[in-house]
Amino acid sequence: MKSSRQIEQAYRWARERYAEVGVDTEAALATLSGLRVSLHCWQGDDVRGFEGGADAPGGGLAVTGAYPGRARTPDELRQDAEKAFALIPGRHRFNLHAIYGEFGGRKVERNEIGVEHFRGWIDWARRLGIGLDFNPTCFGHRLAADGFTLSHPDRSVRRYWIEHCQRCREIGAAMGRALGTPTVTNVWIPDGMKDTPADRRGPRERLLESLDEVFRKPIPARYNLDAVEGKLFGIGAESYTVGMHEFYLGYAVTRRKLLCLDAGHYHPTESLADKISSVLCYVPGILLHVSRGVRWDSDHVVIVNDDLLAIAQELVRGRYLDRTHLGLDFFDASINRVAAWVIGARSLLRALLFALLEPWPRYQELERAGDYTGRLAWMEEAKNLPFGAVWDYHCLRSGVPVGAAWLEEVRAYEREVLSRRG
Ligand SMILES: C[C@H](O)[C@H](O)[C@@H](O)C(=O)CO
Ligand SMILES: [Mn+2]
Repeated sequence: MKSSRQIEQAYRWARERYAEVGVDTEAALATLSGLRVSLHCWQGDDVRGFEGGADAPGGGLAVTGAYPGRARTPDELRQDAEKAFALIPGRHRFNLHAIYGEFGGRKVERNEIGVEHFRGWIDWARRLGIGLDFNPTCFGHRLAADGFTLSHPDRSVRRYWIEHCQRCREIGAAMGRALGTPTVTNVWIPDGMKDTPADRRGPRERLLESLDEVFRKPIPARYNLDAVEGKLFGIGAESYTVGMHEFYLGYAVTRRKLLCLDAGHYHPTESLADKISSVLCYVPGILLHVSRGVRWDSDHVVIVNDDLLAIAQELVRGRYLDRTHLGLDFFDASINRVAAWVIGARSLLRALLFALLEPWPRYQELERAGDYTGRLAWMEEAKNLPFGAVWDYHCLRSGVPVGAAWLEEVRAYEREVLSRRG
């Protein structure tokens, strides 16, 4: 293992090397330190929540694996998240689903939840000095069992889910107000059909109407920001997804909402990165659900691969970081769940640092001059710059383990805490 002195020495050399190509490593680290990644609660317990009841999340979501030690209570989930936060450089956020309220063992209908069920989460976030994000849970419920919620043909079922989403916005606003940082409340619904529908129009028009009802009440942006998330398909909704990308793109553009782009929600050959500069011509901002689909929307843990680097590069080269809310979205129950958070968050931050450290203004100059040979040559040579030394230094300076040293901490936590869970 490298000593602090060696890490600092390597950084000083890397800083000079980057300066030679016009990159200010201190400026890149300052930008990185200001970024917040929203850690999704549902990685900690396989999307089960605390309502009691269902084992599988429903809504076409599938969690595979049986790794021991999942969080079973809000306190366990908070404890696990704190462990993860301690191993990730920077100050981040936590993203809750509505089913993670503290209901005191009582059956609370989703259209009756309120901020009182999230007081424990707000107090915890305040103690940690972090913000919270929020999501209605429109799946894993008797009134979602036939595959429709906000677009349901039955008005009373639609009303139930409208009320649920309205309450979620209020809860999001209360969180944002209490914590002094706006909550992003993201609406995703599973509505769709396994086989070819006879009527594609009806459900979409009903969804549009329901969403307008959900968002009818104005809420100040300093407390709550609304986001909408589309999807290509889900299990059981292979032939038709009511809230597909085009539907929500139009909705976000016309209603000035954040558009949530989930990296697992497109055809595998489509590039999410390429969508960023397109949609940001029209929508005020985006929420990114950083995920990793393997052959389908499999929600694998995020790693630094070409897709992730391309997303980070687009955010940096397009100067979009201030219009982007960063969130993770995956659920892997086949590995240690705390490690999954740490790997995903560190990978996203590493990709962003890589992008921040590229001499991209030079690429853009070469491109403007029509020198595509030079652009390609520089893009390739930049891959050899001493990025790792800067990342290690960032971890050291942020007070988190350098390199794989964090894994030892997770293993100790597994021995002392997770393995004792029944
Ligand atoms: C559990 C989340 O709401 C969910 O992952 C959603 O964001 C999604 O991506 C559904 O496929
Ligand atoms: Mn998502």
